[in-house]
Amino acid sequence: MNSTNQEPLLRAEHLTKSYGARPVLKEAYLNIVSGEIHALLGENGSGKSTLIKLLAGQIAPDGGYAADNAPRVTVSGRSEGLPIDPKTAERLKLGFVHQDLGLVLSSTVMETLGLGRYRTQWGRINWRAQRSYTEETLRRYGLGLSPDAVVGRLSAVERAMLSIIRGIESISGEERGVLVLDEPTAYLPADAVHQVFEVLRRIKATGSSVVFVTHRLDEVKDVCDRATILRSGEVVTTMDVASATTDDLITAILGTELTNLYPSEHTSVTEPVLRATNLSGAETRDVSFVASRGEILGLTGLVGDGFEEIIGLCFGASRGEGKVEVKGTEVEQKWLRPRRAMSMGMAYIPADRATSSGLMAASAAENLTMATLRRYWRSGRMAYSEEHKDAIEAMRRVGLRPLAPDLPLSSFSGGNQQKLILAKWLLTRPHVLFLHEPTNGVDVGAKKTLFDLINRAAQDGCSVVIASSEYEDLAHLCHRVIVIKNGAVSGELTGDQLTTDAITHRCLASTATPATS
Ligand SMILES: Nc1ncnc2c1ncn2[C@@H]1O[C@H](COP(=O)(O)OP(=O)(O)OP(=O)(O)O)[C@@H](O)[C@H]1O
Repeated sequence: MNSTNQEPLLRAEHLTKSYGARPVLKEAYLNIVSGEIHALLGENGSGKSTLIKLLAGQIAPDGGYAADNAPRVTVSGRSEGLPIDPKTAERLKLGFVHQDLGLVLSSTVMETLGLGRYRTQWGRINWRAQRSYTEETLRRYGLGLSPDAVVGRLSAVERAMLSIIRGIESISGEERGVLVLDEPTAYLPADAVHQVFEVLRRIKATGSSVVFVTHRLDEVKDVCDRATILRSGEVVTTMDVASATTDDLITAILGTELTNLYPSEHTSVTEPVLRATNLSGAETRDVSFVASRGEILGLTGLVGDGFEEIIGLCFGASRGEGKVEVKGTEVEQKWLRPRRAMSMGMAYIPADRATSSGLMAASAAENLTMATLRRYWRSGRMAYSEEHKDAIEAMRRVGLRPLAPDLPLSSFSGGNQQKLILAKWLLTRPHVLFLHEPTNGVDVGAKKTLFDLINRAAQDGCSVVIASSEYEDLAHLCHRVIVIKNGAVSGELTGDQLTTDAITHRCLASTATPATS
């Protein structure tokens, strides 16, 4: 595609935004031509979501600029000053899928797809027409949901797909539009990602365009035509993706080359710490394994094959059967609860930060010491200054940005939230640390920090168990990887056998073979 000579379908300019005294976007801009998939890239906290929220009218830009410097967005030649209201965004054919998906958990699928565009007859909602529209739309995207299903009961994947479908529908029609997706694939398995990409390519073929925020550079290479890169709130460059290597993209994002994404040395593994015996849950059966002191153990498979459930069973976050033993203390899984698991020295970070890992409204410092608060009780009183000091020290250790203990967790970017949540659990000095997809939504620089922290925890004697579908990360980070297929252990890779290709092959292989241990 020759994109450079075309008149932009969307032009956004003079995008400037501060939070308090801190500028987070500085004269940023975006030019999107017709029929392209355009990546918006940058480190965690570089301002991508802020830019998107400005375009959507969710937040207002800084004021006080002269008319020719005023923030504005122009789509198909129609220009509007920012902030715009949602109706104007819709009129301009701007559709959005926000990072938090923007769904109302108590509403139904039909209400979600209908909001703002209900079929009406004589001034009333025509529910029959609305239902058949919903059924037809769900069918068109291959999403087997009931129109009456409640959003809060849907799986993370179904919610993401629903939000994406709503965004696409909002720009459908005769005129060309722009669909803006803020990290839509962070919680999606590979097959769902391919489904989404197919839909994006269909949008592109109609002459409409897509702005796509992701931290996964393989996705950028796979589906995007051009990429605009933000660094500390400023646009540093726009690149043609086909002629850029992944390393070029990384260097543009970080402003420096990235050496050694993965820790160079593995810790030596010593005595067994965790023993899981015959664990069975909703998606798994008779899973047994051992994890040792200093070991980083991966659990993987295809999403839906059950590997994600196992660490929740070990921690008592899901119900099942079997036994879990940590350092000689054994518990029947059916009696295991998170509180008991914590007292046995286990820590668990689920994949979904927003709903399961941290308290978004609480401050960074409050989140950090939440699991270790008891340490600060002195004769019935809280030693607040000591708590604060430890929290700041922990934030420094993980390189939190900004180093602002009083800022609510929701105000930190995704990667920084993840660093903070990991720091919180490391403060409990766990014997076993369970991580589910620890690098979801995390930029490549923060990924390195997280890998270093995980490796350091193992060096300090922790046994780390990572449930993830990021095969390349597992191949580099883990001592050993167990592959789960159809809910059972299908094999184990270690030493020279432990490569990305071998994991992929094992996960896709149709016949299960017994584990080697
Ligand atoms: N409501 C807020 N109050 C204060 N600071 C905020 C608020 N919202 C965002 N920020 C800050 O603005 C900066 C930019 O955040 P933004 O969410 O736009 O980054 P991002 O590039 O989308 O990051 P990520 O890739 O992690 O999603 C961050 O440092 C963030 O902490």
